[in-house]
Amino acid sequence: MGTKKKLLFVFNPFSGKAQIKNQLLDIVDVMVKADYEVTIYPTQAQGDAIHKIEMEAGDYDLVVCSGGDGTLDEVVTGMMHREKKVPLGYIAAGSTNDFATSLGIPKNMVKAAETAVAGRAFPCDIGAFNGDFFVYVAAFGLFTEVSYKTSQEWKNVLGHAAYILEGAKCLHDIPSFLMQVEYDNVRLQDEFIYGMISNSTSVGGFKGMTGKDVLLDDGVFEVTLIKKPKNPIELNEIIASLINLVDDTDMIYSFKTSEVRFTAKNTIPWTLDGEFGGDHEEVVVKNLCKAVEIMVPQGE
Ligand SMILES: Nc1ncnc2c1ncn2[C@@H]1O[C@H](COP(=O)(O)OP(=O)(O)OP(=O)(O)O)[C@@H](O)[C@H]1O
Repeated sequence: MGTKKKLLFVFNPFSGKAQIKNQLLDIVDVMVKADYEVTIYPTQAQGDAIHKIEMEAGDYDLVVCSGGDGTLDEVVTGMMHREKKVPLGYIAAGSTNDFATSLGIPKNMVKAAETAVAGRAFPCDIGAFNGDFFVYVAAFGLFTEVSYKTSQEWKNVLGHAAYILEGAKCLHDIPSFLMQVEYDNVRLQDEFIYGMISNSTSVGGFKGMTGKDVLLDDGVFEVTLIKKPKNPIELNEIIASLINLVDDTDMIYSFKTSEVRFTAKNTIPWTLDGEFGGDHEEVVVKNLCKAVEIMVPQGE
């Protein structure tokens, strides 16, 4: 009768066109066959997963979550609120699966469930953002004007940035933010239309963000900052380098760092993992190296 391993399965029933509905039985079956006693919890509201994980994860050997970026963000945030962390499996169900792809987690939900129960625990870097947390991307500008929920657009963030810039009829249509940015021994001041701090191979594929350079457990983030174009030539230069994914313009800063501070005169809206992250005058982002263990396929 030995005591069985316990698994908490938290999922957003509405993520990605509610695709979990057709897969739930098979997913739970995989978990049970792996000898887990499974507790199933469909999230009941926004923010629910944070609380659930923070309060109850300690009662389990493994937490598995399913949903989009928003759900993963909430589950990781809840885990970060805990002293004792529990390994986390992720079954992506949203419209964008940048992060799951970065980790090599299968797109197929049942295969992802197999990875969750039989994979390898990978200690992954997590972002601290003022008092909050993010899993793979914090950003300001461009997107903050559009709905946070049209996550399709996060599929190719920089491609979408190019699209928005092309749609701007004149330079004044593009909101820009005067900011001081400090990292390592560098301090720069400039006017930016977009900024992104990321820990993922497929948010950018751009500049210093090439596949082989990006490691999710190296203690540093990739930072990309796009300067405000002062004339149509500069605008075209930015668009061209976003579309071609080449590092051939001084209109874009890109660097790696474990800590960066942004200071602005006015509050600026940010997004964390594609969800609204609040308005901030000052933002300090720190890389919390290997803070949460995420289950990835053996051999990844
Ligand atoms: N029962 C619920 N009712 C309303 N909102 C919920 C519920 N459960 C979770 N949410 C919220 O829905 C938001 C979106 O969730 P999630 O990111 O999982 O799905 P998605 O938007 O379909 O995915 P993606 O953004 O990757 O396309 C999250 O902020 C989450 O907190």
